[in-house]
Amino acid sequence: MAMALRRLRSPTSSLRTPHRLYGTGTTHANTVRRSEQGGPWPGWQVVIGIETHAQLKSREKLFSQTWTPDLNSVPNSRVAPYDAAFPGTLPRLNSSCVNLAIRTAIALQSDIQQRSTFDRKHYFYSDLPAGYQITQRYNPIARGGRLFLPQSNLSVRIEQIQLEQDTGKTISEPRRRNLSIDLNRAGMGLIEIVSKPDMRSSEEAGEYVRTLQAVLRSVAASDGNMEQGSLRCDVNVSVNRQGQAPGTRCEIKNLNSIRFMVAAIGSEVHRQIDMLDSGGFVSHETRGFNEDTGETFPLRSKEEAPDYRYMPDPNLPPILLTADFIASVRNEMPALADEIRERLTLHGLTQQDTDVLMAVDSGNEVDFDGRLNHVAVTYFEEVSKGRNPKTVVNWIIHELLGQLALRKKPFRENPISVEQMSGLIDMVQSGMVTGSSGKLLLRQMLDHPSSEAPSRLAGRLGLLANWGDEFLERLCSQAITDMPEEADAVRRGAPNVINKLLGRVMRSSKGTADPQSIRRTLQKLLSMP
Ligand SMILES: Nc1ncnc2c1ncn2[C@@H]1O[C@H](COP(=O)(O)OP(=O)(O)OP(=O)(O)O)[C@@H](O)[C@H]1O
Ligand SMILES: [Mg+2]
Ligand SMILES: [Mg+2]
Repeated sequence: MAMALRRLRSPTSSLRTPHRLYGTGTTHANTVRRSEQGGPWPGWQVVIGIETHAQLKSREKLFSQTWTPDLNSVPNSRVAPYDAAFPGTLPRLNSSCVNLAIRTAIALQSDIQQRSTFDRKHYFYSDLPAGYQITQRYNPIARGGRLFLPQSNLSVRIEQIQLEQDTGKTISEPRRRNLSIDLNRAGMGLIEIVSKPDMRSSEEAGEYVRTLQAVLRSVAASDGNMEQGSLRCDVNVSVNRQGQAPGTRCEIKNLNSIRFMVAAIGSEVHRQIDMLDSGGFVSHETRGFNEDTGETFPLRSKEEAPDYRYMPDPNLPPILLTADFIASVRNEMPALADEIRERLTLHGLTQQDTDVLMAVDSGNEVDFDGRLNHVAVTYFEEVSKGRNPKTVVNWIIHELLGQLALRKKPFRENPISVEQMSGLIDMVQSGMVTGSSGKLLLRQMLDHPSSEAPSRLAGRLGLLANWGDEFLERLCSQAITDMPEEADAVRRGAPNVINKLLGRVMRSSKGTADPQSIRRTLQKLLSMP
């Protein structure tokens, strides 16, 4: 059902600041990590825990059969009566969202719960038409788990993974004192991944989000796009003097880039340390981050925290998962980032080449059918079939990616097919064209996309290396060896059969050798007059 864009008077000029219950956390250093060798705040320990909301890459919403919006959707064009909380409408769980949550849980080594339930979390805001959000605070779909951060050498523990609904969007126009509501996002499936407070620096927090992003993409659970809002983080920060108990946490809401998250943590740590140094105390509060000043600011204190009046959702039965079902999801999962990395290492690629290939176009969307987002990895693996992987990766990384970047094109718009790239590399390797002609051909193919074989293009552009007699002789002798009967026939006086041999040499030269020269060479080798 499409609804006209509703205009509501702004009930408040403050920033949208949803939810959150107060909870105390325990802190455990679980491994020796780099940041422990002394950090920017000597004498202080910084403790960070992150709540990540990831939009599930599902065609339909979590509880209605409406299609999820894309970036071009007209506001309020993807709204079912249920999403707008029309009386009498009921939720129906979308199994593909459950599937994607399970995939994420498997990738994070979480313990998938065979029974999980939905709660209503009440709060009142204009883009939440029902007055409550359906979530899984008490019996989440998965508990525990961990995410290993290679650079920090740290394994961050996961508290839980829960399914929940996204809210609509409020577009504020303070000058006109208007709030516009777009319900396209209302009811989309989210997973909230709650980490334990295991991080000790903004660098670790940054690596955590980057790594989580890669995991979500590699299991095709989410686009994980922070700029577009499909991945959003709330960061909890506390400080304590070394050796003392953890301090009071403040939660910084809705950070939508890793850069801002790192800045927000820095500013927040400074603020808390200043406060404690000057004899004050940190009060538990929810804060926002001002991107212009680079500072955090209070949104609401613990006392003002809403009472969410959690209650089990009476319209939704528990999710019951059999062990067989969980195993079947596991079996159909695409390769995890770690597995791809391992495979590429087996091809003999360096860590750096691997990183570059895996990062290509990572900002792009994952497919609904769960295909991997590692487009450049797939391309590399196709082209390197039967070829030297090192040569292929050099062509892809240094030439192809370099030239695409110059043209400001993402890899997805690469017009050179696997066959064309393979042909080009073969020509350079066999000496049919020189390395620099090969690069020229590549640029030509990028600027004038077509399905023309690179060998033809090279012929057309006069880029073929000078065909020495020796090389042509080699191809001709090979044809004679491969076609002994035809060769004999020519020798015994059937001159026209030479055309068959000629055809063979044309093919093996990929159409680039000159037919007259081939004929002459064949005649010489077959001792014809
Ligand atoms: N002392 C602490 N310092 C920093 N982070 C902490 C500390 N204690 C707990 N945390 C982190 O705070 C986060 C709490 O998230 P959780 O979703 O459980 O509760 P919440 O923020 O109260 O609820 P809501 O989901 O409604 O926001 C976790 O990521 C946890 O690791
Ligand atoms: Mg929170
Ligand atoms: Mg939370």
